[in-house]
Amino acid sequence: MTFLDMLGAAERQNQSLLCVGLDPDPAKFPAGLKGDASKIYDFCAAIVEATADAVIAFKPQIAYFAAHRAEDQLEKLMRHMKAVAPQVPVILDAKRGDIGSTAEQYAIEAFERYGADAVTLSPFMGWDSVQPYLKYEGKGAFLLCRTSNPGGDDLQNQRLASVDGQPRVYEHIAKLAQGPWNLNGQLGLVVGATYPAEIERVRELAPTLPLLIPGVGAQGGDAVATIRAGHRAQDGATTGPVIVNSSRAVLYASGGADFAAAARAEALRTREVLNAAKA
Ligand SMILES: O=c1ccn([C@@H]2O[C@H](COP(=O)(O)O)[C@@H](O)[C@H]2O)c(=O)[nH]1
Repeated sequence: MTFLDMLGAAERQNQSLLCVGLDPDPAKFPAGLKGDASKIYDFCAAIVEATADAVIAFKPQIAYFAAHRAEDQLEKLMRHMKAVAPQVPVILDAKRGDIGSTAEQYAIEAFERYGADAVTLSPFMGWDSVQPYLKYEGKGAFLLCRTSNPGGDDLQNQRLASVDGQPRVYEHIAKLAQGPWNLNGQLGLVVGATYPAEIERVRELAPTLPLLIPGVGAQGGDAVATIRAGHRAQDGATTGPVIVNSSRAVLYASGGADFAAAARAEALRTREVLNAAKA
């Protein structure tokens, strides 16, 4: 089953466009786990179990594990997600981007070491930095296109004078991903929920690609505007899915012993908002 097949199946089974982001920060853990980096796996496993039937995907962010020397806990968590939620694809948020020979090692890390179904990549270094990931048949790769942070403007919103029609950088990335770069048919784009007008533009340029959209919840992105801009009624293979990520708002919905139940309640609430906004 390809990453896109998995996404479609999870969306149908869980009736969800919500991706729960796994950004474990021990300083924010509930009492009993607080400050203890050895509990990263336990915390994330509880969130996964509480939300597995409510999501289209999970997105662990690798920095939150590496910063605490917790890569072994991430490996264990990846195995756990496959055991308790085999229907839910896992997107490893690593934002890798390097020359081809190094990218090959990062691809091994994402797909062989961690067993991710998809990975996030920076396209800044160009085609040869993306190509190694596409050799993995059926695996997904999301290119940063129009990111949710204010600094995304600095490069992504600049115009490319050298290309006909002077598109902005993010528009050029969207065209490349929809067209010549999409060799394995599993490319997608990252577009921030904090910029709905740009989501709409990217959807126009990349009608069939999956869009990974972070920025609702803690970053204040508008969930309804996000869906209106990026979601199109299903039209066979011609319409790309949207995957709306929320991390901190779900993970830290409660600082108490009820943290997993509170995370589930927040995930269900967000799922409803997203579903209600569909055309
Ligand atoms: O443009 C981007 C790309 C990636 N992210 C990542 O998504 C989550 C967002 O977390 P919240 O707590 O829901 O704000 C985080 O892992 C980022 O690294 C993004 O925010 N924007």
